[in-house]
Amino acid sequence: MMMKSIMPVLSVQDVRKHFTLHLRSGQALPVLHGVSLDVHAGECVALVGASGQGKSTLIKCLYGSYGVDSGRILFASEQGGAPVDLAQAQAQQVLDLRRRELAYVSQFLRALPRVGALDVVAERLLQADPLLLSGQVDDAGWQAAQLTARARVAELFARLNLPEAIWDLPPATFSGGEQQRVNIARGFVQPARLLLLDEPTASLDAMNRRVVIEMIAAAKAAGTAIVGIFHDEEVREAVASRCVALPPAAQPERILV
Ligand SMILES: Nc1ncnc2c1ncn2[C@@H]1O[C@H](COP(=O)(O)OP(=O)(O)OP(=O)(O)O)[C@@H](O)[C@H]1O
Repeated sequence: MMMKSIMPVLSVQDVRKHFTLHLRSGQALPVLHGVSLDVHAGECVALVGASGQGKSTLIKCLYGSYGVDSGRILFASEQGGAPVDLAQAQAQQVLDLRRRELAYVSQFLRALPRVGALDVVAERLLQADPLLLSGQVDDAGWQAAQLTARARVAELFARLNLPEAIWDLPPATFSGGEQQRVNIARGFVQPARLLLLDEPTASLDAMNRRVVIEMIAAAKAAGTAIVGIFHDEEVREAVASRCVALPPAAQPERILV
């Protein structure tokens, strides 16, 4: 039992990655030069480093969106068993984990056109509902689940000071800060085992920054492991358990042919 609690939720081991620049005759741009870090439950690790050093790229690797050249990204699922290497996992396995255990607040909101903000976020709850996933639910059951999910999202939107008049509008026309709060709501609405935050407060005013700081603190207290990029020093100091700098290139940064 002891062993289980000291095992990190996430163990990143010597991850290396380059991009292939197809518009430049396939040149290679090395970005991650052997990143290693462990993140435990309840910890918030802030990635720090110069612009362009690969922080957002690493976050996308941790979410299973990008493959890596080498190294491992071991995620200890709450289902138990051997950790899953997110760098190697099948797409379906990554999607299943995203449904219940991985959450990601990206810098920019991507949502289906014509779906209202409240439903964009409620969808995240519905997708993870084991009863709905079982396929054993009739129409009335679906409607009840939808109502419950929408009520939870409404609470979160109110907490994030999103004006009620826009809750049912598609977020495509929202301001940057409004879109970011929809994104934050989607990342936080369901408890996650691993939460990835890419500049979650970049477009927010001081009042909403404080709300997000409180939400991050609550997620940590609930045992979520967090990896984030926080350019705002005040936010970083408030939420980070520790900072991790990405390793620089062994030689001066260059583009390999
Ligand atoms: N999909 C991609 N294809 C090619 N190059 C990319 C891609 N994504 C990122 N890069 C390049 O990889 C490098 C790292 O980008 P990344 O966004 O990870 O940096 P960052 O550390 O998050 O920067 P910032 O602090 O400015 O957000 C940059 O040089 C960027 O141009």
